[in-house]
Amino acid sequence: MTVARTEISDVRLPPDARVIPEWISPAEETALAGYLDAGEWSGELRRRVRHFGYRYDYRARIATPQSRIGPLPDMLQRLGRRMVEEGIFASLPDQVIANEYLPGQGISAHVDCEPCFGDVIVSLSLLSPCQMQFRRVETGEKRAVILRPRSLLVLEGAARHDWTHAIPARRSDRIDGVQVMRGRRVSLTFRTMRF
Ligand SMILES: O=C(O)CCC(=O)C(=O)O
Ligand SMILES: [Fe+2]
Repeated sequence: MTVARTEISDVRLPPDARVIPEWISPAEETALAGYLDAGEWSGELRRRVRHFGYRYDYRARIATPQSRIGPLPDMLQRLGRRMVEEGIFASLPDQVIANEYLPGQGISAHVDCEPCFGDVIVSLSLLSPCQMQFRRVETGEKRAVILRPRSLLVLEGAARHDWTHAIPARRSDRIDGVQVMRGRRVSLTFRTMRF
């Protein structure tokens, strides 16, 4: 018996995921990237990261009350408040990770820690586009979408719990039928701690 390979069909999100384009202005994007670059990026992974609110332990794959760093910086707090005002989060996000992806870098397939983080995961994209791939754990079904700068990706329900998400570690993506070289991308992922 031959098993049909599931093809990635572009511009398709898993159920319970949505993208809000141009959620911030280009000026806000520049200010956020400037703020992140003015602080210290951590080199603990292949890609650089910055943690806010609570530190996430990549080896143990958890964030705990003991890992508290402090309140979110004002700039991130303001964005979190806006997400609550817009009904994206029911309560203020209190944990944020900034990820930096240079061309060739990605993030392997994962479901964000279920015991640690609440039911809504939001990723704000800055600077340059890249593809995100989704895979339904139960069936292997694949979907993919291009995350554009200044857009917000909201994962909840099935998209948050039943599908993995990943960014392939490569140097270009096919966008609107054209192969586009990647630039530096920075993302900010907002979460609520589950305790
Ligand atoms: O870079 C992104 O948009 C996603 C980051 C992510 O999946 C995570 O931090 O858990
Ligand atoms: Fe994630």
